[in-house]
Amino acid sequence: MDEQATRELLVRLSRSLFERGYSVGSAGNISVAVDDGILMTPTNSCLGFLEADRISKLDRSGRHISGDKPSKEVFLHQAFYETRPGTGAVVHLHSTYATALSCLPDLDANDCIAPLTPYVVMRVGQVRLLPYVRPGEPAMGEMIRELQGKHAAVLLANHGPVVTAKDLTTAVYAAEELEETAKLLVLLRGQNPRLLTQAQIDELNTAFPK
Ligand SMILES: O=C(O)[C@@H](O)C(=O)COP(=O)(O)O
Ligand SMILES: [Zn+2]
Repeated sequence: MDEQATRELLVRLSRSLFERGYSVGSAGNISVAVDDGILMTPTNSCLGFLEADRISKLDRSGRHISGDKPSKEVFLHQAFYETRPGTGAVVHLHSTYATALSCLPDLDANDCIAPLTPYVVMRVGQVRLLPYVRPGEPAMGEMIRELQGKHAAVLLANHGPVVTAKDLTTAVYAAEELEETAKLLVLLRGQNPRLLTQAQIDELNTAFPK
């Protein structure tokens, strides 16, 4: 896909997320890799009203080269591209149920979106909870680097989810799946739901490698 088509896809998918309530106001940010760098939503922009020719462009080292000023979460996005080879897009949202979970005190930090269904295992995988840091802090990038590329998705405590994938459409679908699973987990809280077993998870990961 050429850069112009990628810009237009970013506008369309971002608008779709906004219109279905996955983001509100100017919350969230999305980036996508192109041949010579990374396209990123501008800081303080609304995902519902992006303009293709104003999208920020960074070079591979994270330097702003064109378009509006990029999201303050450059460090976070950059850390995923650098540590997970094959990452083609990064989606950060403040989607309601995932963010609600991110505020709870008793989450399993190693596996904070429990494996309720096959699809969340296939699309998202094991999600690590990262401690709260102020949005835009370089420390967030350092925490993601410390994961050494082992997780495609993380949940930022008291903030929201970040999901990566090989391309933009796949990353958006995965972010939606993470949110739907978070919703199920909130609905099922206190009811001791049956989770997929490790053997079932291993079988899925073999049959449907990410
Ligand atoms: O929560 C925040 O402030 C950021 O993580 C965010 O979601 C929006 O920031 P910008 O992308 O800089 O608008
Ligand atoms: Zn945010």
